[in-house]
Amino acid sequence: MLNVDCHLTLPGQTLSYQLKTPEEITCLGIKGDSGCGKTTLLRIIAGLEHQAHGYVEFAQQQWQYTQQQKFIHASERNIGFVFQDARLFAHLSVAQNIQFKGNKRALPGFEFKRVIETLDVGHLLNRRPVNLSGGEKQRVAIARALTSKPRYLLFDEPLTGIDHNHKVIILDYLAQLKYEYAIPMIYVSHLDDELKKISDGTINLNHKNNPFTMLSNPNRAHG
Ligand SMILES: Nc1ncnc2c1ncn2[C@@H]1O[C@H](COP(=O)(O)OP(=O)(O)OP(=O)(O)O)[C@@H](O)[C@H]1O
Repeated sequence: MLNVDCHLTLPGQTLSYQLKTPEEITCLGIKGDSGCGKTTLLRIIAGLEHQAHGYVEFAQQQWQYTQQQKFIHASERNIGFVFQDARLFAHLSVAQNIQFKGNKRALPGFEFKRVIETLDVGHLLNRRPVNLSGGEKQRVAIARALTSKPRYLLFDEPLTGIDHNHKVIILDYLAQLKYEYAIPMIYVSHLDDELKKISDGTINLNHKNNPFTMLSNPNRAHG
């Protein structure tokens, strides 16, 4: 599912990743201590870290191979990315943020109406991000990622700041997308109950030599 052998030199430190996980994983969970490099790994996979050197393959797509001067641009990777902080466009309304890519014909499971209802953002469509709470912003960010016709999804602690009731509904929906449409996903969280619900296996980035652990998942029977 994920095959990464690369490093990135940042001011004061070098982050190195050597990870290989089984192909049959549809949703890979990632956890690890704060600052261990989870967000940076997602950014490398998404093609947002141009200084990263090495090899990156995700869901059988070879996206980077520095030795062969191969680097697929972020915009060609068809990834829906939900960042830890929503990163909405401040000058656009919620509706414009969600429809930013102007997609008319959504993929099955990702229909605009369904996404809007499930994320419960219909009543927010005319507002600007400055007039949203943190949890509302995050729900809009998830809606935007899901309606962008993604072939792959990367989630970086996407439910941060979202209240319990919405969390349960959103996690159910994401799990359903995974089971019904087999969308390859990576889900970063420090919460085991979220990872159990959504992931087929989890990497602990702190454990360099034993990175992959299967978590029991009560919903696997649907898969
Ligand atoms: N642009 C940058 N310049 C310099 N250092 C950076 C940059 N981005 C990240 N880092 C450093 O790289 C390391 C990994 O950061 P990263 O954000 O990937 O960690 P994380 O595991 O996602 O943390 P958290 O769980 O707190 O979000 C940290 O030490 C961080 O300070």
